[in-house]
Amino acid sequence: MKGNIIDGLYAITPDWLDDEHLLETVEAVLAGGVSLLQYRNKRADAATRLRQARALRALTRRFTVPLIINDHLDLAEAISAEGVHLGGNDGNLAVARARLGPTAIIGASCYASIERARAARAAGASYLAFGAVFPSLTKPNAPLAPLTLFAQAAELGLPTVAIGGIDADNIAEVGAAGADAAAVIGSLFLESPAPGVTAATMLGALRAGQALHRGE
Ligand SMILES: Cc1ncc(COP(=O)(O)OP(=O)(O)O)c(N)n1
Ligand SMILES: Cc1ncsc1CCOP(=O)(O)O
Ligand SMILES: [Mg+2]
Repeated sequence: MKGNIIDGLYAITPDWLDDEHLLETVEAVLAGGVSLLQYRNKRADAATRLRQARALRALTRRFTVPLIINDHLDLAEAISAEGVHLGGNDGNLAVARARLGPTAIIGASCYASIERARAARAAGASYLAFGAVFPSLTKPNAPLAPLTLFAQAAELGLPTVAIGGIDADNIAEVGAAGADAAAVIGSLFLESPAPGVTAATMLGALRAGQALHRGE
């Protein structure tokens, strides 16, 4: 059965090393209506990751928003994050489930593969992420995944997340295709002059697309 925790706008942090700027901007997008936050920082060393993740943990608790750690199961465990997101080369989903427990949010990258999604579900994933659904400036080499995957993934019964190149102009398409959540880095954190306002606008457009998907 689908849960409703994985639903709405899923903000993913950029590779920022300035803690103050990171926390200020994350606070703005949380206030703008983000439902999930992923801490992803490919540039930070382990000490920076621990410090930033701890600070984000305090902030997300204030907003009662789940914090998901990208790639690093040990870090998720160390700071008692709500979950972890693992891609194809980031470790075993079943091990993450065993270590974080039955209520943890375990996200799985499925790229453009329903077979991968099926295997992720069997290994204990909480949600299935597909992408890049549009070309991404943040990850330009990410292979593209068609939006038609969301209709196919519906039969798996787990919440779905779209990622890659999602912005205020195309996020309604993501909702209309049947995705439960839209994961966003660049259009929220790197390209917007007002990330909190952009978050609220994007959430509204996602909801409009999802209403179309439901035939409303
Ligand atoms: C919600 C969500 N979906 C997909 C990814 C990508 O994970 P991965 O393929 O491991 O790539 P990196 O993010 O680690 O570069 C994600 N992080 N979040
Ligand atoms: C991590 C990741 N995986 C596929 S695309 C992508 C980057 C998403 O960032 P943006 O929202 O800026 O395209
Ligand atoms: Mg990864």
